[in-house]
Amino acid sequence: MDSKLKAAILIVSDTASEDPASDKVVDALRPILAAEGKWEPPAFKIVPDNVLKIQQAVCDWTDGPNWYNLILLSGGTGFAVKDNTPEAVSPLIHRHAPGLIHGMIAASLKVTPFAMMARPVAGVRDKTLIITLPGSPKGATENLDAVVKLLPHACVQAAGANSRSLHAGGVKKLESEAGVGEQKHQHNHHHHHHHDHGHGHGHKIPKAHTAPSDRPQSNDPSAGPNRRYRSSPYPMLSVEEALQRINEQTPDPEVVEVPVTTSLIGSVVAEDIYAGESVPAYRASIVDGYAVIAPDTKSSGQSTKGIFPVASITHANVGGNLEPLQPGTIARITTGAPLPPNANAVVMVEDTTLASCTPDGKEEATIEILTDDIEPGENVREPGSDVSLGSKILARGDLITPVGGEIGLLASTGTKTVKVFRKPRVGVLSTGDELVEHNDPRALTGGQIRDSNRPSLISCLKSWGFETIDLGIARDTPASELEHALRDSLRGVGRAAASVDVIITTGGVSMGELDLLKPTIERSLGGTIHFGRVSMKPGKPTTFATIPFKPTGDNTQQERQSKLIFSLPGNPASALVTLNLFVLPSLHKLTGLGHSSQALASKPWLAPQLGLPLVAVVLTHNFPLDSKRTEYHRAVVTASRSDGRLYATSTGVEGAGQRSSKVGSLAKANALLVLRPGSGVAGSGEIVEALMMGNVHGSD
Ligand SMILES: Nc1nc2c(c(=O)[nH]1)N[C@H]1C(S)=C(S)[C@@H](COP(=O)(O)OP(=O)(O)OC[C@H]3O[C@@H](n4cnc5c(N)ncnc54)[C@H](O)[C@@H]3O)O[C@H]1N2
Ligand code: MOO
Ligand SMILES: [Mg+2]
Repeated sequence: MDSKLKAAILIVSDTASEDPASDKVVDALRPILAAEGKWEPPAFKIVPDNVLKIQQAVCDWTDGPNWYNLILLSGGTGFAVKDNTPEAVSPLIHRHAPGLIHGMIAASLKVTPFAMMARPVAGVRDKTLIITLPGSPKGATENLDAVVKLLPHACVQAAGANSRSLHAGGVKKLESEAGVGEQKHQHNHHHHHHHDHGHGHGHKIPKAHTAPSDRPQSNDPSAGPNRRYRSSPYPMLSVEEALQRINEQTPDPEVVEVPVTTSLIGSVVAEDIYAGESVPAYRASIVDGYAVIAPDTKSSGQSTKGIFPVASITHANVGGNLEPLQPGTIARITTGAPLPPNANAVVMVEDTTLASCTPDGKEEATIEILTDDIEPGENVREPGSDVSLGSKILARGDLITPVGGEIGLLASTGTKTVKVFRKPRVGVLSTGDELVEHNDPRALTGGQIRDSNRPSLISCLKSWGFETIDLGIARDTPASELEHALRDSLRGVGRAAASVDVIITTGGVSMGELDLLKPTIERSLGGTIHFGRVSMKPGKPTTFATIPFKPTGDNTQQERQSKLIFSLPGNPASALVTLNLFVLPSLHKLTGLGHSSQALASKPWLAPQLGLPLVAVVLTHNFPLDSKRTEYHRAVVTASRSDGRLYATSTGVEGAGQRSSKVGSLAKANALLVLRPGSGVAGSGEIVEALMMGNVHGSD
């Protein structure tokens, strides 16, 4: 082996985290690794007995660009209440290695029956082998001794062939590394979790009779009931703050060069496009009639009236060189056909009469022109007069609309390929044990629900012109199904037909014990939750995160990417409303829209090109207001023929009305009224803002 392997030691101990000098394990383990001659001097770190801190430290060593081949944790593996290391590490492991555990316990059993009381965990996360060791220097040494010979081989295997892994160069010391690159991640992590009792963020967390480090809360099912959150740890953002975070995390669009076809519809032009051909390419007639040599009537005083022989007939599809028109003759011509040389104007057939026929009677011989005011250039399109060669036909930022004007310009100028922004591909995943395919022929039993979110979200995304990937349903149990479904969709394997740029999930984002999206994103996938609650109705638990993603395949050098994940609430109306409100602006930005918005340069997330168009509407009746949250009230907006105004009527205020479980509240809606929180009602005749989801209806 040319270069050495990288190992890191994580000491899990409340005591050592307060007094690093009290740790004896690092010094005990170092010589064991050194004796093998295959390891770089190990990095090390000390954390308290705190699940999230343990996980954070491990992920910093596994998920970042400077990942380690081996992580040895010491401490927190016993039966004491605060011993949580196995619970912290288990969910991070992708592939377990029980053999190593047997090996370690067997070795320790030869020394003490208390070895049975150890709860070690071993396995591989990504390319890193992780092993937990006992907290005592003696126990840790015995355990490491038992397996140390196997570790280099195991680590090389775990890292995969052709891996860059084994190079020592460029790897900084851990202490300096922690602040670099991952800083933002760490900050957000702390900010949203409040597990870090050293940082007072002022959010309300439940009062407990235990020290904060003893209650690392989590809805991770393995954490058990006394760890469950009883109030959301995620700060409640305003809709605008949420939109801002989405905008910040949504990357700039990528440029691709594609052939000119109708699949360009909905794409945004990435580079100014210039005409490669002029339109028309030749001098063309605008009407059906006769090409003439019109005298300059104003200067010459000559009339164009008179009888003229018909010298030739020119149709739109003539090929080859046309005979020049001789003075005193005219040429029959059709709309769009090229004028013969010398001709400078066309007289409409309606301004002529037939004077004589050819002897065989089959064609016109002479024609009388009835009008005397034909100007040179009349009814003629000069070459390039519609589009001149080299002129700009479309600009960066222009949307290729389905109306066809832009496609027409590209087609008429013979443009073969264009640079546009790549449209994102969107995966849609439903989550929940209760879900049944909507077309499952069996009758529902127990608490089963038909999956309506997936078809309704996919249909909405398709109507916006995005390519969608149906990711199916992920069950809540086992929890790993969700993690696997998300990993598959990033990689484009398994249930995902192709890798997706944006993942949309529904369900599992609120406070229930099977609401697993947030813990799965943060703990299993190393993602960062940018928000987990929004002050809105419906859609309060809407969650937005980014997940780091290493493209697989031969090219392991490829840059790490980060994918967007929108975890929408499971309630059907909430899911559709938040798709419209939050996902669309992000997809628009990825598509390349909103970049040229001048007006809102300081607040790019409010650019009018991003998301649904916002208009003002008049209420036709009273709308009850929510006292705290902004309501996105589903309504029908109609354009009045008499006063030119838009009027809004609710899809239902009585009974289940706007309840977030009621997908029917969107059934006829073409708008979401933005009802700011308040007391009482927004009254009939008041003007409010509305986000238009569909076309405005006409009225009687
Ligand atoms: N204690 C609290 N409970 C709830 C809160 C809260 O703040 N504290 N928030 C409520 C709000 S608001 C919403 S919205 C929902 C969000 O629920 P989840 O995102 O966790 O979704 P689930 O629990 O998985 O399901 C909720 C509901 O939706 C149905 N569902 C789920 N997926 C689908 C689908 N694909 N098609 C049709 N219907 C679906 C599911 O069966 C449930 O009935 O939480 C409130 N609770
Ligand atoms: O905020 Mo939830 O989406 O109303 O039911
Ligand atoms: Mg729930």
